Formats: sequence, C-alpha cells, structure tokens
Amino acid sequence: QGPSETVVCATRATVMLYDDANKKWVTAGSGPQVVSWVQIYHNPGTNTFRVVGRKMQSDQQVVINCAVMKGMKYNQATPNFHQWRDARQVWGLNFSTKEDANQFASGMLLALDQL
Ligand SMILES: CC(=O)N[C@@H](Cc1ccccc1Cl)C(=O)N1CCC[C@]12C=C[C@@H]1CC[C@@H](C(=O)N3CC[C@@H]4C=C[C@H]5CC[C@H](C(=O)O)N5C(=O)[C@H]43)N1C2=O
Repeated sequence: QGPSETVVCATRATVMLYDDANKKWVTAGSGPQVVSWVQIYHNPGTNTFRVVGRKMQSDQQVVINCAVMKGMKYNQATPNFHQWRDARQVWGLNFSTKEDANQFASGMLLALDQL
C-alpha cells in the first residue's frame, strides 16, 4: 500500500490466471498453490483502484497488481469463483468461503461504482 492509498477490502483467495494457449487456469505466481491475501487499494488523489495480492507465506510474493478499469465487468462465475479481464489477461479469484467472495465482490463493485 502506497502512502496515499487506503484499503477498500481484504480477503483470502487463490489468485488464478487463464492460460489462453492451453485453455486452462493456472495459479498466479511461482511455486506451490497457496492462498493469497488480496486487497483492493484506493488512491483518493487520482481516484484509482488496484487489486494487490500477496502469497500468505514467508516470501509474501506479489501475485497480482492489477488496475481496476472503469467499466470493467466483474463476473461472479460461481459463488466462490469470480473473474475479470484486463488488457492482457483474465484473472480468477478462488475464494474459500462465500463470505470472503461476497466481501471482495462488494469492495470491487464499490470501486467500479466510484470510477
Ligand atoms: C466473454 C468472456 O470473457 N467470458 C469469460 C468470463 C467473463 C465473463 C464476463 C466478464 C469477464 C469474464 Cl472473465 C469466460 O468465460 N472465460 C474467461 C477465460 C476462461 C472462460 C472461458 C471458458 C471457460 C468455460 C468454463 C469457464 C471456467 O473456466 N470456469 C467457470 C467457473 C469455474 C471455476 C473455477 C476454475 C478453477 C478450475 C476450473 C477448471 O478450469 O477446471 N475452473 C473453471 O472451470 C471455471 N470458462 C471461463 O471462465
């Protein structure tokens, strides 16, 4: 989180990327599939939002750092798996509980509403 950013929401999720070439989902980042701490940051100065996820393990690897674009469609494909497209790729979040999924979705929808 930068100095001028606030946290809109934070949940646990496994961050996934769609591998278009092989038509399959792969977990973002290197190493074993672990749950990440995924937050939505807001920069009120520029009124921008971004999704930042860090693996909940020793190295805290950043596995997603993706701008929330105005007009982006946030697709709640299933109660526990939500997804969206950015300019280059498709992101998926696999939540362990519906509550975590709903928590994140409400943060994302709030962000999209403010853009
Ligand atoms: C038009 C479009 O992009 N459609 C997107 C979804 C979407 C709609 C609207 C706005 C944004 C998005 Cl990303 C779409 O359908 N996509 C994006 C790339 C992969 C996929 C295209 C085709 C496949 C068909 C099944 C679905 C999918 O991948 N699903 C559905 C939810 C399910 C949940 C979990 C993940 C984890 C592993 C499992 C699997 O791949 O075996 N899986 C899936 O099978 C996921 N698919 C997709 O999500």
